[in-house]
Amino acid sequence: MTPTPVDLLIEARWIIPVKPDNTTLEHHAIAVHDGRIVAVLPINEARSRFVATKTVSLPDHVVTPGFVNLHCHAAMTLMRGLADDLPLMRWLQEAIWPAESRHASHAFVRDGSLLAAAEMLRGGITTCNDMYFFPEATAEAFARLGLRGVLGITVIEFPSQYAADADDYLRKGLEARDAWRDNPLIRFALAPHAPYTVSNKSFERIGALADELELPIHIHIHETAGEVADSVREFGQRPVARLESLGLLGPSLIGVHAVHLDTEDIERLAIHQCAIAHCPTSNMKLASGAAPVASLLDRQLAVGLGSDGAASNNRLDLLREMRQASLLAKLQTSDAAALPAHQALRMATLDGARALGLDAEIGSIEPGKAADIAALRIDDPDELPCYHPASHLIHVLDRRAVSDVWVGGQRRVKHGKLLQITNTELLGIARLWQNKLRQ
Ligand SMILES: CSC[C@H]1O[C@@H](n2cnc3c(O)ncnc32)[C@H](O)[C@@H]1O
Ligand SMILES: [Zn+2]
Repeated sequence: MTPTPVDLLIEARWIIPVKPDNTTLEHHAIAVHDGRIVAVLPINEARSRFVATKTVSLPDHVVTPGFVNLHCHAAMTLMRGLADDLPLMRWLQEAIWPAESRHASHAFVRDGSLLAAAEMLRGGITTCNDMYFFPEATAEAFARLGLRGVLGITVIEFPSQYAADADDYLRKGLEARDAWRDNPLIRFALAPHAPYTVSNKSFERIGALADELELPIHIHIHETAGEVADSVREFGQRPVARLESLGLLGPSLIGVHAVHLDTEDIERLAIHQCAIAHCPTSNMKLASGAAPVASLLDRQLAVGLGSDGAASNNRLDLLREMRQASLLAKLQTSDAAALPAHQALRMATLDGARALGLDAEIGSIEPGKAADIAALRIDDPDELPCYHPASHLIHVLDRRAVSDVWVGGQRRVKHGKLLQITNTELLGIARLWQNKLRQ
C-alpha cells in the first residue's frame, strides 16, 4: 500500500493519550496532518503507513496532551511576588487592586500576558482560560506566541482604566470577541469576577448573554469562608444558591476555587453539571482552604486545574498543580490512593477541556483532535529510574523537563526553547515593568 503523506510524525518512547483512561503506550507514534492528529500507532506501523514531511524522534521522552490551565490572570505575571503572605481580601484590597488601578493598561496586559504565555508554553500548557482587564491585549500576546486562549469578557462592579461600569465592561469585551472572531486559537467566555463584586442586575444580563451567544461563564466562587458569610448577610443566600436563583448555574459555568462548599452547595453544582477549576497552590498560599475535590469528583463534576495568577501562586505551572492536587487530596482524605497520577493528568488535560466545552477539540491524544502536544524528557540521572511514566510526570519531573510543545500541529517550543520570542525580549519586558511597579 502507498504510504499516506502527513506533515509530522512524532515518535516517542512513551505516550500517555489520557483517553482511554490509565493507558501508557510504549514505542508509539503520532501522525499529524493539517494541525490534527490522524493516527496513534506503533512506530513500525507508522513508518510503513505514513510518509512524513518531518519526523521528530523522542527516544527518552513521555508525550502527553498539552495541559489546559483552567484558571489564570495572565497579565498578573508582572506582579509576581509583589505581595505574599496575605489572606485573599487583604491581598486584593491592600496590594493588588491599588497596583492594578495605577498600572493595568493595554500595554501592561499585553506585556504581562507575553511573559505568562512564554512561561506556560515552556511548561507544556497549550490552552489557558484567562480572566483580566483588556482581554484584547491578552489575545494579542497569546496569538503572537501561539497559545490557545479562552479570554474573559470580564465584569466587575467597579471602574478601572479599562471600563467605567458593568455595561462598559460587557460592551468592550464583546467588541474584543468580534475583533478576534477569525482567529482559530482565541475564544471568549463571560467572566463575572465573583459573587461579591457583581450585582444581581449584571448577573441577569450575563446569564442571558451566555445563553444567547453560547459562551462559558468563568467566575470565582466560594473562595473564602468570609465570602460565604457576607453573602448570607447581604443576600440571605450562600453564593451558589444565589447564582442558582439568578439562573447562572449550568454545564457552561466554571466555578473557580470552590473551597467553602457544604453538601447542599455541592448538590446544586452537581444537579446543574457545573465545572470546577481547582487551584490548590493559590488556595494554600492565600490560606483560603482546600476544595472538597473528592466529593466533587464523586458527584461527577468536571474538575480541572488552574494556576490562578502569578501574583498568588507564584508560578504558572500545571506540573506543580498536578502534584499539589494529588498530595493535597491524599492529605485531606487520609487515603494514599486518592487522586493517583493518571487522574491528576486527566484533570490537567481532558477534564479542563470538558469544563471549557472543548473536549471534542483538545485534551487527549486521539485521531481527529487538534495536535496540542507536550513532550518531556526522562533522561536526567537525578530523575531515574522510571518505572511508571505517569507517576514520574506527577511526582518527579518539573517544567525543565519539557522539551517540545505543539499547538494545533505548530511547534511552539523546540528543545526547551520558545520559537516565537527571544529571552532578551522577555527579560526586557520583565525589567521595564518591575521598575515601573517599584516606583
Ligand atoms: C476583573 S479582572 C480579575 C480580577 O481578579 C483579581 N484576582 C486575582 N486572583 C484572584 C482571586 O484568587 N480571587 C479573587 N480575585 C482575584 C485580579 O486581581 C483582578 O482584579
Ligand atoms: Zn483568580
